Amino acid sequence: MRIAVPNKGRLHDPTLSLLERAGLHVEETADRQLYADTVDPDVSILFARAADIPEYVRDGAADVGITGLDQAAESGGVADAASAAKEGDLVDLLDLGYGSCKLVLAAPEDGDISTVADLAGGTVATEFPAVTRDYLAGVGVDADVVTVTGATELTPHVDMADAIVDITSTGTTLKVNRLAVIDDVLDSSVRLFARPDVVGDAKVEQVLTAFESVLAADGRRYLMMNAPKERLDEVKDVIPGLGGPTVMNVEADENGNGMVAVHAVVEERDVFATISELKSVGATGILVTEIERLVE
Ligand SMILES: Nc1ncnc2c1ncn2[C@@H]1O[C@H](COP(=O)(O)OP(=O)(O)OP(=O)(O)O)[C@@H](O)[C@H]1O
Ligand SMILES: O=P(O)(O)OC[C@H]1O[C@H](OP(=O)(O)OP(=O)(O)O)[C@H](O)[C@@H]1O
Ligand SMILES: [Mg+2]
Repeated sequence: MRIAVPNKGRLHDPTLSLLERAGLHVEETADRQLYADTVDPDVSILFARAADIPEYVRDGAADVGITGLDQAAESGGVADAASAAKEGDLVDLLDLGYGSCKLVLAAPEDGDISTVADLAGGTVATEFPAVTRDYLAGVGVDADVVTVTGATELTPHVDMADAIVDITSTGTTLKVNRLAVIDDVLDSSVRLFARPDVVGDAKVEQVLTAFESVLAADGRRYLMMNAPKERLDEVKDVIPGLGGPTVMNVEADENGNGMVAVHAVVEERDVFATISELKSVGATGILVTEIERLVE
């Protein structure tokens, strides 16, 4: 199986970290190399531009791909994992949680365009012409779409366009270019995409599970402690564990009192409060560790 991965840009490093954490170590390669092997002999990597990845997956050059939803939507249809995919669709298998941004319609702050309806008969510049045409058709506004390949924010100020559809995340670029958001067009983040014909394949499922296990481990910690046996119920009440804690008998303490070792997965945000509560019910030797992966 081949996974298409961004070869450069902001999505490259987080994607390689995700593969690493998922246990799919990518073998060292020289910069810009097209292909790489992973520790799994059945999984290889194809490096491509984020914008080209959807096409590589549709065409079969790769089986699954990791890129922004904005790029997948621009290249054609996207179906979510639960709904039936049409011929040529990509299936959005998993939200990987990074690369969050929005495609928005924006126009000069003190210009004539303050609603999408004001754009009728006007021009919109964008790097996302297909998404923009779909959006305009959806809101029933007839406007021309001009495709640019960068510096989209400049076009309204040089009379190339009345408005733009572009990526925003912090909003800084729009502000610097004196553009105001008129409407949201698409919420995007990085996803794992597959062709419909490979969904359910054993290897694809294995990779999906590995990525899910990384996401499940994020924001959680593993707690280990010793506790007096007779206070176990109190300890259990304190731990908001995942399906209840694991309890093991350990040797009695120096006074002959029965002790148990208790292990549990807890939300990171609960760790601080949980530790004081655990101490107050007699827990000792409390350890908090990170979790690499968690298969639920
Ligand atoms: N400012 C941003 N914040 C969050 N995600 C973004 C932002 N800009 C782009 N993205 C996401 O990253 C994807 C890739 O962006 P892009 O193709 O512009 O590459 P890049 O990382 O900016 O590198 P380069 O432009 O140098 O090729 C976009 O399709 C989008 O999903
Ligand atoms: O809302 P903000 O946080 O300002 O982010 C939005 C900007 O980020 C992206 O540009 P990028 O930095 O990738 O530069 P690029 O145009 O060279 O791709 C995008 O094209 C916007 O211009
Ligand atoms: Mg960019």
